[in-house]
Amino acid sequence: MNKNLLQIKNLSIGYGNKLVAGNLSATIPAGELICLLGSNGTGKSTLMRSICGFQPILGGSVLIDDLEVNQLSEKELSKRIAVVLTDRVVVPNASVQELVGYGRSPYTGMMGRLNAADKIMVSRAMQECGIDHKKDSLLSSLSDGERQKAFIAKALAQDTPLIILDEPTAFLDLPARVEIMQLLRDIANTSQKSILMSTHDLDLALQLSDRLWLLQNGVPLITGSPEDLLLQNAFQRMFQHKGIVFDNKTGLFKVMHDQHSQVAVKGHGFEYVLLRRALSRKGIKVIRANEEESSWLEVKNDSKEAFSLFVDGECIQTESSLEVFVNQVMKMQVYLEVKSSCTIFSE
Ligand SMILES: Nc1ncnc2c1ncn2[C@@H]1O[C@H](COP(=O)(O)OP(=O)(O)OP(=O)(O)O)[C@@H](O)[C@H]1O
Repeated sequence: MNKNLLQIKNLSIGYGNKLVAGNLSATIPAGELICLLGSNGTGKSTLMRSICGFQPILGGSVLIDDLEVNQLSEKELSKRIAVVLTDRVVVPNASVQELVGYGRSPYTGMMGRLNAADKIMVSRAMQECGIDHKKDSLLSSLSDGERQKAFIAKALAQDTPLIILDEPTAFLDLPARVEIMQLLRDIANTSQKSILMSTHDLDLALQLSDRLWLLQNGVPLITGSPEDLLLQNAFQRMFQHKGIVFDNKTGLFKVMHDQHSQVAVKGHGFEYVLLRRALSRKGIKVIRANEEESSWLEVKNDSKEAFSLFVDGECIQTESSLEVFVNQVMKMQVYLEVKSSCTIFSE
């Protein structure tokens, strides 16, 4: 039985009289990676700060180990929750090792001196995060990805059952985002620590997290496994926005294009899909060519010059470059005008 480490009950968050979100209830069991998703301004950072006890809550409760967070002293809290927030003051003149050492401060005395056991934990945390080779480097000299690893190592050295991170993958390129998410995934798997992180990387969250929290304006917090939320069509509703649709089957967003004309195409396969996508971007809808068609585009998957243009039954052009081909089609105006414009979604 997986005991809940953290519980939020009917929580309201905000600033003074300003309610940012209310009616929030959720639990965090041990050893899970949980991603908090939501559009800009829905209150993800506010929620994380409220859970950490960094700002007063407006109503409800936050319990860690069955204890009210706002009843715990700073020291008691720092032994239970390690926090990596984007707006925390950075210490540019500290080395990686010094920063990770600060993670031990809830356990060290007034002077903050690390004993042998602390030093082993610092060293192990840096190794686990793959940042030990930079231990003597100043934080100011690190890349964004390395700095993020150093802060995660600090949180690890703090040795808390819960780690909270606000957008740890912001500003990172795709490989670094994947690396950080996998690192957090491994920490949750191997150390049984729970991790709550906010992110806008829906695709990675769907693949790597155990559970998602979806925060939306004026709606109770939705929580569940990625698969259950896909089954419930939760993302479609969450990201309902003009011009965007979420495809449940692929986990990808599709962008809406206005279509003003159409063209008949013969063929199939990957080349066909790419041709349809390139034409769609130019406002041309692809329809399947039937036998009576006099002018059409054709895709031959096994040919080097895969794209052909037929006018009045005759092939007048073949091309290997899709870009050149589409530009040619645009110039030839062989596509048929559609009477009323329509919209379709990209693939
Ligand atoms: N210190 C503050 N005082 C008053 N209102 C604030 C304060 N900080 C944030 N807000 C407001 O609270 C709301 C939620 O902000 P928050 O930063 O929590 O959203 P978010 O979901 O984390 O956004 P993003 O995805 O853009 O980071 C916003 O309307 C914001 O303007």
